Amino acid sequence: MLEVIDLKKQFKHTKAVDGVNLFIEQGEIVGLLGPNGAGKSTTISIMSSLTKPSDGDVRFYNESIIQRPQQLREQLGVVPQEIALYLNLTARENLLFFGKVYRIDKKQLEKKIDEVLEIIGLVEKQHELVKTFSGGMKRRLNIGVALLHQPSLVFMDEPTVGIDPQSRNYILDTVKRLNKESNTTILYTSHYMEEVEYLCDRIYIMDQGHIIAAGSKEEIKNILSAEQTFVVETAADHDDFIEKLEANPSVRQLKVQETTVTILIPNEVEFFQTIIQLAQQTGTELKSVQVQKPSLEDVFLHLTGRALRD
Ligand SMILES: Nc1ncnc2c1ncn2[C@@H]1O[C@H](COP(=O)(O)OP(=O)(O)OP(=O)(O)O)[C@@H](O)[C@H]1O
Repeated sequence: MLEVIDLKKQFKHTKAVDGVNLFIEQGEIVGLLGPNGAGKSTTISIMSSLTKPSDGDVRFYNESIIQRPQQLREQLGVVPQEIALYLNLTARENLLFFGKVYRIDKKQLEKKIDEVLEIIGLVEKQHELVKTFSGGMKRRLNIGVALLHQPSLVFMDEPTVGIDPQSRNYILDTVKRLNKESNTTILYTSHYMEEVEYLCDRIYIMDQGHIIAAGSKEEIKNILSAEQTFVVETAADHDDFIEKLEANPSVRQLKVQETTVTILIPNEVEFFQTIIQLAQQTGTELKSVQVQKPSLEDVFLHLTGRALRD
């Protein structure tokens, strides 16, 4: 659907985007994850034809957005990071205003506004002034504005910044519903690992203008390690259980801390059953067995040597 080819953007002394390649398939929710200043907003701004790149191309169904912005823009929706609403108008009046800006036919517009209000959960508040809205409600309306002209691809630039956890969850679920029910393709940027992990099929991690990792959640986590970590908690010390674990050829590393045993096992090995069997053989009572997967946060730390929220 959309392909970004060797995209570059230089602002005076800053290489904001430095050779970015990515693609988005129809129907996906793709995550673009990176710390502040990574180049996410600049990339979105170029993809939506609002900023010209220094080099490279963005192709939407094989047509250049850079060369033909007018024709392709109407199929794209942008939810900007900054809230762009009229505070002294009601929610419905805002949608009417932006609908007119998009030149949506008057009759169609009223119907479309009803649909959008439903999607963003503001039907009941539609006649209230936006200045009385909470941060989360403003963010939802900000998303609604981008959906009015029924774009097939929507770029969302950190749409949950600065809102409470409950509103945040509402927005995440709205994004999921929009994708499932209206088959809208979404590029979602965030510096919150857990949002991207919850929403996205595929993820690009960006830092200092570069894509530093790309793939499905699992693929990205596998960058970190070809191993899985089992954490086994026993009711009491059990030397014979530990000895049997140590003797097992699949065990790469084993660490004992009081009644907790941490074991590293190659990813491809199904080890859960083995732990249960060895416990039974040695009369060991197990309190819990957990598989610890590396988090995307760990991957970012591994790739850059810095925490994501630096
Ligand atoms: N108009 C501009 N002029 C000069 N430098 C800019 C401009 N826009 C962005 N930059 C710089 O480019 C780099 C990337 O910024 P960008 O806003 O794309 O990052 P981001 O990942 O979206 O971060 P944030 O989450 O803070 O928005 C930063 O160093 C920023 O200061």
